[in-house]
Amino acid sequence: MGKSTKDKRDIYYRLAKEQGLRARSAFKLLQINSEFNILNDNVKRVVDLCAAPGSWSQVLSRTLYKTDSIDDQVKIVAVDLQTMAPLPGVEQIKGDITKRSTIEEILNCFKTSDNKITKKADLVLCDGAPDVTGLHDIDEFVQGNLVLSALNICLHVLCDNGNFVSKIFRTKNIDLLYQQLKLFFDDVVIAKPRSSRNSSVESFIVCRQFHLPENFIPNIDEPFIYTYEHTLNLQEKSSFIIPFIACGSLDGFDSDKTYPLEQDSSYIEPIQPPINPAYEEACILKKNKKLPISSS
Ligand SMILES: C[S@@+](CC[C@H](N)C(=O)[O-])C[C@H]1O[C@@H](n2cnc3c(N)ncnc32)[C@H](O)[C@@H]1O
Repeated sequence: MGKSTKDKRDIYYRLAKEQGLRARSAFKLLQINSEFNILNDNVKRVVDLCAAPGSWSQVLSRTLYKTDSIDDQVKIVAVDLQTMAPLPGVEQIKGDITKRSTIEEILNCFKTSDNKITKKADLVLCDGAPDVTGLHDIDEFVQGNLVLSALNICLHVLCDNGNFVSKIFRTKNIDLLYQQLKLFFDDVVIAKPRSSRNSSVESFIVCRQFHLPENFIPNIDEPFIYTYEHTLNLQEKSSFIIPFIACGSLDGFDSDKTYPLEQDSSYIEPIQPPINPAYEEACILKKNKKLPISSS
């Protein structure tokens, strides 16, 4: 496979490199923003969960810092299991968002010297995806857990009326998640950006106007223990239909299509190759013809 094959096959991959973005995912956030204006001028403090290699953080940094100088009002906290190359104005945490220790580290970024969170985040993003195994039930389960962990983080760090956007896999058991989200957000919509392939179960849930229900005290260790009242509330809200919105200009590029390379186009190296990816050892073994071949 030639170096430019992926550029031809995946227009958003090529555009990302042309625009100095670390991943094609950046366009998903940009297209969601063009529909929902989630990165409006009032948004100053954002948590970007599952952020590596960092294209969403790049979009945040380019949008929130209005000038080249660092603005004290702006806070961007990026979290991922994997090491992420530094980005100006972005605080980074390397950790697993499903672990208490990582959640505490995130909260610490928002605490003042007297250990209180006085200014919470305006927006929490989560583009979390597990290393897909191909066993759909397991992949869906793990991805669903990432969304629930992100919601748990929202319960502690998101300000009243704040917004939350998360990748979801839209599969048969997704209704329960919608009901849980409806407990905390007035407005919940599913968005499918044009840069997300039609063939993929991936969509994004855009949750706006966050409120902690009355008498609900969030608990890091047991985030979804509801009182009887909350359970009733959940059942009442189960009749809601969650709207589905395709976003990004319909005249824009179709992520399922192959576009020819322009004649004079030259190959651009990826902006930020992965740092110590889990598959690195396998690549070295394969290069040296030492990778065991499965008999199945
Ligand atoms: C699709 S990528 C995110 C791309 C990113 N939004 C960007 O624009 O560059 C999914 C990320 O989820 C991260 N991830 C998966 N499980 C995680 C977990 N339990 N905690 C933190 N990050 C996780 C992966 O390491 C991977 O970097």
